[in-house]
Amino acid sequence: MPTSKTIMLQASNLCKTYTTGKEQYHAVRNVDLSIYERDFTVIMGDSGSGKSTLLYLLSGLDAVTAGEVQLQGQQLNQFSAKELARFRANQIGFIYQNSNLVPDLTLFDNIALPGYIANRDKEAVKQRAHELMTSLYLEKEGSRLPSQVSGGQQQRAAIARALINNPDIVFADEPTGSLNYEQGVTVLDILSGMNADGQSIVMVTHDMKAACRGNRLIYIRDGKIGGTLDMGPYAPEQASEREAMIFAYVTGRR
Ligand SMILES: Nc1ncnc2c1ncn2[C@@H]1O[C@H](COP(=O)(O)OP(=O)(O)OP(=O)(O)O)[C@@H](O)[C@H]1O
Repeated sequence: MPTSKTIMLQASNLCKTYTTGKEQYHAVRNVDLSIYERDFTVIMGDSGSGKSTLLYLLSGLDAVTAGEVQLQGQQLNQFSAKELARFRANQIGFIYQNSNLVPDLTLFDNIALPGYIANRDKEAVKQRAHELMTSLYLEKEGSRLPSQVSGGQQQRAAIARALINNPDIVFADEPTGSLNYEQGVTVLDILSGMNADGQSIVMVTHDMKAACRGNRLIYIRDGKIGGTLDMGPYAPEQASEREAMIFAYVTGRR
């Protein structure tokens, strides 16, 4: 592991057990991992291997059964619910597969909402929302409802919402999973651009083309780390070689 990288997030002995009636399912099992600043980390693994569960634990969206997550030196499971909500609002952005926008708020208000929730200065939030809408090609869509724009525009609004408070880290759960090819490429280009500007990103994906954008891959198998692969920076002209490398790595780990 390169020593020059700074650890941003550290998970230790992370476990998540789901209980349904008398049945228990160990979805995440004793995971230790580090996420580094400015990395674009990709999490891959077969369906049901525990990728989304792991992402929810790392981002504080779901509570661990055992173990701990430290983000920027702060232990998430020592926070009260209120403290965790505040910490998440300020430090963490999350992009869902299906955008998860509030249906009866305009795109502009959806994007600005986490800024208001974090009690930031209203004028500063509005200005940041306008800047993000411009950089994500949404400047004409601000007054529309989510139902009045395309899936790609909804997802770009969800990215803007995730960025409104300048989070330290952005988590994305299959952010291109419900988009067509073109919309997916636009979203990946945006994520690559954010990362090139220094944004730390952790993304779960099934898609080899999406995985190519990362510089580090974590492979999950049966709720455990099945391997990690340092891929180096993404270069569009080497995308097909990288895709082949990821495919070979993932299939070899199954
Ligand atoms: N709320 C829940 N209650 C019970 N079991 C759950 C719950 N959420 C997830 N699971 C189970 O935990 C395992 C891991 O689920 P998870 O969604 O994390 O997998 P995944 O790798 O993200 O899958 P996919 O790629 O299909 O989205 C699966 O077997 C799933 O059925």
